[in-house]
Amino acid sequence: MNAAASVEEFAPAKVNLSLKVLGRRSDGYHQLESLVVFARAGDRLTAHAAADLSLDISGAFGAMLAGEGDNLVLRAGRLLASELGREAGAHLLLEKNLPVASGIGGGSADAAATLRALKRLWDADVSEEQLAALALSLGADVPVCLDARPAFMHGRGEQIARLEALPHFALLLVNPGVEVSTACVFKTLAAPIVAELPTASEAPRFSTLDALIGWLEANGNDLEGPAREIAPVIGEVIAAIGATRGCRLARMSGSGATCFGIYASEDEARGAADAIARPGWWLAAA
Ligand SMILES: C[C@@](CO)(OP(=O)(O)O)[C@H](O)COP(=O)(O)OP(=O)(O)OC[C@H]1O[C@@H](n2ccc(N)nc2=O)[C@H](O)[C@@H]1O
Ligand SMILES: Nc1ncnc2c1ncn2[C@@H]1O[C@H](COP(=O)(O)OP(=O)(O)O)[C@@H](O)[C@H]1O
Repeated sequence: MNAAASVEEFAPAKVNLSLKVLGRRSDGYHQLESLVVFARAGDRLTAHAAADLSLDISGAFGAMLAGEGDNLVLRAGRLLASELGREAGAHLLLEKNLPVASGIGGGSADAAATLRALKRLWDADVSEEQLAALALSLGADVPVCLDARPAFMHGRGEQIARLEALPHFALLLVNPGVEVSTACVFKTLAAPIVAELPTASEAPRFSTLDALIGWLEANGNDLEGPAREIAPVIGEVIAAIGATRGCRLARMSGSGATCFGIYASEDEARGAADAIARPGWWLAAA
């Protein structure tokens, strides 16, 4: 295969439908277990062949990253180039459509999309295992974003079991315009250090939406409490989503503050978005 002159990758929002914190590890990270899906809403990353590495950012949330010298996209580019022992030559364009520091892994999705895009642009001989290790060194959420398919995630984020089939459902994502730091939420949780951490449980299977909702009702998001202490508006968002017609479940994703509603159809998710839209809130029915 020949190297391309330019490639494009979609960086979909990651949604933690459930998130169990199994304990704090001695390295400071937490052992997690999470049912992860990807929405049709996302950022877009384009990579053009160039001699040097550069990045331009556009999109509704682009300005929020303008002062960020160490964008995850550039870090991913430099890391892959160093792994390959080559110059990091590419002009990258990031269309930043997802809110920043919002529990839907926008930065992680961008980093993963950059690794995928540059692998193609440079026609790089890099194995899935190498890419996964590079991804993990960029962030706990980056490995699951590499494939961007439904998964049962375990450990720091590196143990990924694919969910082959999920019942059809629609998601409404709502962010109240408040940035929440992932590190602060974990600190507020104050989970005890666990010497013997549990190994991964078997990935669940669901043949109907009712079965999925039933499982989710028994498996919540352990970070919701601490995130609500930091940003009480999260409670308001969950209540607003939960009150919409057809909503089967309303919950926070990741470390927040983005929350989601699950609906049987996209029409219902779009109707819910119209019903709760308000200034300063970002909504995406996907
Ligand atoms: C919480 C999750 C759930 O999917 O999502 P987000 O809320 O970020 O979207 C992720 O684990 C976030 O992944 P990511 O955002 O890549 O985390 P990193 O950059 O590696 O780490 C940020 C900080 O979060 C904490 N952290 C993260 C992952 C983990 N398993 N244990 C942790 O304790 C650590 O304090 C770390 O310093
Ligand atoms: N391309 C990027 N998109 C979003 N955030 C980025 C990016 N590059 C670096 N960051 C930094 O990473 C932090 C976490 O961002 P993000 O991945 O959006 O959080 P979360 O996973 O909680 O949604 C942000 O506060 C920002 O400073």
